[in-house]
Amino acid sequence: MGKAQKKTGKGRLDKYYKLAKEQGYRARSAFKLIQLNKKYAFLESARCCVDLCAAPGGWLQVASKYMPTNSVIIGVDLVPIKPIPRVVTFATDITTAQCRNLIRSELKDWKADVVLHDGAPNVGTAWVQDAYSQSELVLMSLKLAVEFLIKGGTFVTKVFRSVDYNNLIWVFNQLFGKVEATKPPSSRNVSAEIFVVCRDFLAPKHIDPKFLDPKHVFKDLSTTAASGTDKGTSANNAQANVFHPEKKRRKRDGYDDGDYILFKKTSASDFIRSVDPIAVLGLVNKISFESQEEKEWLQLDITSPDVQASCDDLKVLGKGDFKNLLKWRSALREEIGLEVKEKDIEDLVETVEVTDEVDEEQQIRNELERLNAEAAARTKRERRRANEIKTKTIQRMQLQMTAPLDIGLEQNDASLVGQEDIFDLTGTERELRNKGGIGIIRVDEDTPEDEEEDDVIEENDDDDEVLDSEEERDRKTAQLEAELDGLYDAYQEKLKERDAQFKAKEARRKNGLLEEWGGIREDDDGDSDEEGGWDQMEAAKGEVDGDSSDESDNEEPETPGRKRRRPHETDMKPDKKVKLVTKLEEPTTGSRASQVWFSQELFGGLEGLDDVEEEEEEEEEEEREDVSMASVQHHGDEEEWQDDPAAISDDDFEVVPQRDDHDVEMWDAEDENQDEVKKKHIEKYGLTTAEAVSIAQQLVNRQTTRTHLLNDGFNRYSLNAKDGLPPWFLDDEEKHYKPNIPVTKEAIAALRARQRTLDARPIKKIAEAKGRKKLRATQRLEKAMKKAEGVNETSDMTEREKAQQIVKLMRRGTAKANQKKEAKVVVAKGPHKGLKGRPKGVKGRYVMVDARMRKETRAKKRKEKANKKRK
Ligand SMILES: C[S@@+](CC[C@H](N)C(=O)[O-])C[C@H]1O[C@@H](n2cnc3c(N)ncnc32)[C@H](O)[C@@H]1O
Repeated sequence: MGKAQKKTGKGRLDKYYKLAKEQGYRARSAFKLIQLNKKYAFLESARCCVDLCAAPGGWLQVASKYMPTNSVIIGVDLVPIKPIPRVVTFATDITTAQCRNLIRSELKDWKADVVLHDGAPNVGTAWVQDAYSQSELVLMSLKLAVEFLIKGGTFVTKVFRSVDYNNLIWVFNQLFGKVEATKPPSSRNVSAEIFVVCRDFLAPKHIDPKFLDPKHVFKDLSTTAASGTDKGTSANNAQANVFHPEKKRRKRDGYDDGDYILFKKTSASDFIRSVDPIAVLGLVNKISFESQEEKEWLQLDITSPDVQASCDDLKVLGKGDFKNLLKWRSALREEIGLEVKEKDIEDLVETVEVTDEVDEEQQIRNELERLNAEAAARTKRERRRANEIKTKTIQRMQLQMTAPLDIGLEQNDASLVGQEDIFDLTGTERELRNKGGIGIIRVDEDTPEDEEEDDVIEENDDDDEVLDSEEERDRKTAQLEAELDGLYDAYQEKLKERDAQFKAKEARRKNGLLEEWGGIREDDDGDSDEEGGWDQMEAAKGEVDGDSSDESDNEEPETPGRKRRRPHETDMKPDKKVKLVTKLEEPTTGSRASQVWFSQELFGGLEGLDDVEEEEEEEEEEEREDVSMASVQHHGDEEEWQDDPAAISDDDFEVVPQRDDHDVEMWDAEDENQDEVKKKHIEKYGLTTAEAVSIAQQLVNRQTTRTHLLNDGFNRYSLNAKDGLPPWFLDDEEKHYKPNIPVTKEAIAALRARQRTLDARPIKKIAEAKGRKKLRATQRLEKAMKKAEGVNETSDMTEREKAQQIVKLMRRGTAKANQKKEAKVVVAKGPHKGLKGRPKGVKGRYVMVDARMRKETRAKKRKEKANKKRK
């Protein structure tokens, strides 16, 4: 038997391995033949059997046991087989003429009733390559079988589930009356092997040599694979390569026939002209530009250096790069006329229309249609331009360059939809435009805003064409992206169904999401220590005071600093910023997003004042005790106020503070339950992550304030609109697009310490087991003492004998319970890989383990659990 088949590689020390050892079989595979024979009973009646690939001889032993005495049994293998009674063996390659001659010379003019084949070339090392040579080996054994089998004889062979499987079965069916594929229970589920029992050999006089020629038998599959029509295997893999380029895949189905090269190259022309570009991208490593035409493509503007670099090594590309390549393909196809632009088609139609002779009515109708189309195009362009402006404004707002114009009006405000749309793909562009949203747009500083400029653009035919072709390209890209998304969904579904690990990961991910800290929410128990109690009451009081003086403020002449904070409507200049103020004064229509937005320091009004006060408090310890006094001080001290950065930023625009009384969270000293509720809340959502602990420490140490945390929570991740985004993008974002909250060493140390104390606590089960052990020891001792008393009282023994007996009994009573000898676990890798017998340097009991065994045990447990649930 080949060296690679040693039994440690797959952790085969299972039931059949042990059974084989017990019953003296040389290989566990013996049980496969036993089980096959139990089902088909071909050995009992056989007088002559040839076993191809027979080492170490397990099947030969079975044949010799189950076949009648005096039968002829021949075994052939590359490696010599230890002698077995009544069995003749040869060491030779079954694919050679020598093997054929040896069998012929042994059989003389006899024919075999059974030909067995359990061949496996190089099992375990390079499975992928094995699949093909296995099929070839099967065909070689079939060749010998048809030569030596008697009419009606049986051929048993092992085939692997590979792309060649169906072809082999087809050939068997041509030569045998009954062909059945089966998997005996002793064959591992994880193994791709299947046994095919071909009975009732037809023994045709003439067998077409093509049936036994690998080139012909496996030919069909190679062509389908090459053309990419085989969706079940290579095409799927190819798609998976494009959706998940970061994953390395094994070729479980084996390499396609004639496709032994790992590095694959295709010409740019093939890629451009291919009907399935995604499959091409997934299959090849490189897209080359060799022909004259392809070299010319390289000179085109659309073939950017990025595209060229991507074509050079497709295996290192990410999803974005693949998309770019697909876009480039579409653009190039247009360029070389493989795809006709919609506009060109329209032109063509128009020319025909002009030359055609049509009646007057028809002409008017055409004219109307043309005008309608023009008007539609114009409105489309206008809408797009308006959206561009909106996006620009939103971007500016995000950069705090300007104030929001319409935030605060409605939840489904167009600008908010627009915000989502910035990240949207063109697939939904049209739909969103209809809703008043925006598409992917170029932000151009000189975007024309008035009608006049619109007209100029309309008159510019070239520009129009660019727009149209761009639209068309976008549409095609969108189509491709939609296709990609659909396939991605299907791929994820498949993964979910198949992969238990994936399910576990998903579950972990969901749990992780719950644990993640995403800033303080409004509905959180907001009574932070820092602002609770006295501080908050004072702040609220100050605010109430402020509110009460609201009206009087309007009449009173205000200091500039105060005016900045509390401007009056009538003081506003009639510019854009005024609009903001007037809109903001409609609190009932304000969305939650806008509330969060305006909770920023920038819009603070009185709140801003409070915050400034807090900062001042930290600097000046004495002033902390009297917040209102400090505030008064600020009001009077104009210069100091202007030094404050928040105040300076207020210069940009003036804001009316928005704050409802009920927004203030008051400390209710009488509510005793509050502490309890708070405790429970902390227990539930409490300090379980390093981030949470870090923040808590910062709060306790007064390094941060609740307001700061609230403001920090309003970051680029907090209003990340997700609607309409493709699932793969969202998956990716979930992994990488999240706030990175700095954690402190102390926080990690605190968490670890807590974990250690938890770990140190005795587990109930262990405590119980220890108790049981103690109980047994006492019982043993009591028993021994009773016996000793009995010995003491007996008069048949001398004192010396008694003493000896008592010592013996007591020793037994105090002895520890039989301890199980622990087995040393030896991992079957490195120097232990493929080792037979005791590994070097290991004494005592040992167990050989390997990754596969662990996987199998886990899979078995999983299955059992699933079955139980089903019941
Ligand atoms: C799974 S083992 C056979 C086990 C056997 N049925 C038993 O029960 O002991 C497969 C055997 O096929 C043999 N083999 C592989 N290629 C061969 C070839 N071309 N000619 C002869 N034997 C070959 C290997 O040497 C290996 O011993």
